[in-house]
Amino acid sequence: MELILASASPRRKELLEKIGLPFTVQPAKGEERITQKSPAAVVMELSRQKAEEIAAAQTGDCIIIGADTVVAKGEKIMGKPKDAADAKQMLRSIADDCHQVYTGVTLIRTGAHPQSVTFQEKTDVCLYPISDAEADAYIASGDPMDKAGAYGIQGDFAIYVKRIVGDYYNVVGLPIGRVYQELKRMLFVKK
Ligand SMILES: Cc1cn([C@H]2C[C@H](O)[C@@H](COP(=O)(O)OP(=O)(O)OP(=O)(O)O)O2)c(=O)[nH]c1=O
Repeated sequence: MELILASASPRRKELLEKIGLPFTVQPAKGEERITQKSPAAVVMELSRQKAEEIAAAQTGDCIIIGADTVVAKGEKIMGKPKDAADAKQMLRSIADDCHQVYTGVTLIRTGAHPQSVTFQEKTDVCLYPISDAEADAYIASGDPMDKAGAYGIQGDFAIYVKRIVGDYYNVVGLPIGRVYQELKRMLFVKK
């Protein structure tokens, strides 16, 4: 049984390593096609697209893991910032308030016992105020550019975090506890 992480995210790789099973990394390259409206449905849809792209190329018995993370504030869904101005806008909209981080995950088993599961986890994150100068300095560090919502809770942005409710690892990009539970179910319950 081969385990494959369909992600280019170094954070997801690091988190999956915590399970202690060997796995390979095959990032999905396809266009993200969003048809859903709610952030929970969007991250599940995108995680499924990533896992399906890699699953389609497998012949044997594998489990493929795809994931997607967005930041949501009210109706607004934030992915990775397009540029520094976009990052500034995102930081301005989430500072001094609470928002949600959603990660969707899809596990697909290929081969003789095909099955799949898709789920999502939500984490509430509340932030302290962030001044213009603080936002500019953080953006200049480059840290926000490859992260949903233009911040990484695991990096220097930590100084702005007031409170979180939910799985911390879900914010970093992979709710690894839930992934482990679902993976065990898939490995030991044959359908
Ligand atoms: C909010 C937040 C996001 N992130 C990251 C997790 C994800 O890697 C990224 C959101 O982008 P995604 O599109 O979910 O993932 P990705 O492009 O990095 O990787 P792939 O599609 O190949 O799986 O933001 C953090 O690292 N810390 C945080 O606090």
